Amino acid sequence: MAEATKSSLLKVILLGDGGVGKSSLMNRYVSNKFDTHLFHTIGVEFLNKELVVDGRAVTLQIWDTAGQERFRSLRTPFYRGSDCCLLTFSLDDGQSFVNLANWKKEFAYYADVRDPDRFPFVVLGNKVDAPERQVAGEDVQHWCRDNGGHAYFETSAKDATNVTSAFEEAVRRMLATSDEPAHHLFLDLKDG
Ligand SMILES: Nc1nc2c(ncn2[C@@H]2O[C@H](COP(=O)(O)OP(=O)(O)OP(=O)(O)O)[C@@H](O)[C@H]2O)c(=O)[nH]1
Repeated sequence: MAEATKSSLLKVILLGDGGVGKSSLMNRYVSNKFDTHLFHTIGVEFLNKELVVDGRAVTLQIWDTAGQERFRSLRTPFYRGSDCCLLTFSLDDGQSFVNLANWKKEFAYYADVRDPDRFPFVVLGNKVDAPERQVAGEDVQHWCRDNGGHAYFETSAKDATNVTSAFEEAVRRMLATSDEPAHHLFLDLKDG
């Protein structure tokens, strides 16, 4: 009889300006689909994805939030309990990169993260396929280094570049931060 396999439930949250591609990244990763006619997210939505990283079974709960300022009060109550935060900007929108610092602050405040430099943030520069690039990779690398050593991925939800790698790195960072965070749930995937 096979032994029971335990899967950690990890909560990851996508934050960043409206239109940078958060919903598209979640849909690409979970459903391998891309839609050019997405509506702005209102509040939050989440999807689960099961995966195995370095031999560990994980159920990733991905929370996609509304980036537009007018939805702030609808999204912030969902920050608590996150194991990782994906700070997302668009490489063809310089202001969305500048705004990452505010997103990090907003997350740390509402998620009640005591030491943001030890929390696993991963930075995603999305729309790497777009021709009108406004942000240099080097500038992002510097920002990541100066702000706690975050991992950085240049992604495209459109053509799938680096999307799986980015989510898998997020899982690795979550598992490395703590083997058993206080709020983790453990799910039985199979029992025989
Ligand atoms: N070229 C290109 N376009 C993308 C990419 N990702 C998303 N888009 C487009 O950018 C627009 C906004 O994408 P969304 O995924 O809705 O952005 P969002 O960050 O979820 O926006 P909010 O819900 O308002 O916070 C859509 O038209 C997408 O098709 C990408 O990687 N490359």
